[in-house]
Amino acid sequence: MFAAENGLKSDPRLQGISEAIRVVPHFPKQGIMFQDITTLLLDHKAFKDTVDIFVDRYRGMSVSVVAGVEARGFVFGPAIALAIGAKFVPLRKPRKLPGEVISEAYELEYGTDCLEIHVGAVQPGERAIVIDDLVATGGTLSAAIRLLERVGAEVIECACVIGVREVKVMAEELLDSVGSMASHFISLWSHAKLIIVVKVCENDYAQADFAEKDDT
Ligand SMILES: O=P(O)(O)OC[C@H]1O[C@H](OP(=O)(O)OP(=O)(O)O)[C@H](O)[C@@H]1O
Ligand SMILES: Nc1ncnc2[nH]cnc12
Repeated sequence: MFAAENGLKSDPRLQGISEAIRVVPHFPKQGIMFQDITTLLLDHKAFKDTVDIFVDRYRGMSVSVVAGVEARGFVFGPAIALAIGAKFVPLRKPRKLPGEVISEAYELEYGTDCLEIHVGAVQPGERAIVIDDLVATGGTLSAAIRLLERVGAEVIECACVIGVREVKVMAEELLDSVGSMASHFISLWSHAKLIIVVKVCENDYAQADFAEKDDT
C-alpha cells in the first residue's frame, strides 16, 4: 500500500518528508540511488511527521509489539512503540543478541543474511507490526514476518518510510498477474501484510547516469 492508496495522498506532510531524504547516486556501488534517511533525522519537523504518520495509523489497533529491523528500523521503531504504548523488539543481524535466539535466513541479491529475535521477547498471540526504513525486494520484511509468526505473533502489517521503484512496479503487476510477482512480494501481499510507504522512489537505479559514466 502506498501513499496514494492509503489515505495519505493529500497529506501535506509527505512533501517535506520526501524532500528531507537525501538521494546519493552510486552508493554503496555504481548504479544505486541510495536513499539516505540521516538527513531526515536532522530535520525535526520531517522526522516527527514521519513518526506521527505511523503513530496515527497504529494507535488504537491493539498493537503490543513494534518489531524493528536492524539497523534503520531501530531509528523509527522505538518512537512509534513509545507513542502507541507497545514494546519495542529488535530484530538483529546474526550474533548480536546475547540471549537464546530464533533465526530466520533470507536471500540477498548475492548470498544470504539472517535476522534473529530473543526467545521470550514476544508471547504467542501478541499483535505485532514490523518497522523498517525501506523496502526493496521485500526479502527482509518477509523474513521478519516469518520470524515473528514462528514465535506465535500475529503480524498485522509492515510499515516502511520508503519503497523503491521495483516494489511499486511489483505491486502494480500484482493487479495483472500474480504469477509475475517476485516470491517475497507475493508472500507479503498474499498474507495481507500491506506496506505503508511514505515516499516511493521512481528511480532507484541511476541507469542513465551510470551509462554516461560508462562512456567516459
Ligand atoms: O527489501 P529488501 O531487498 O530486503 O531490502 C531492504 C533492506 O535493506 C536495507 O538494509 P540493509 O540490509 O542494507 O542493512 P543495514 O540497514 O544494516 O545497512 C534496508 O534498511 C532494509 O532493511
Ligand atoms: N536504494 C536504497 N537506498 C538505501 N537503502 C537500500 N537498501 C536497498 N536498496 C536501498
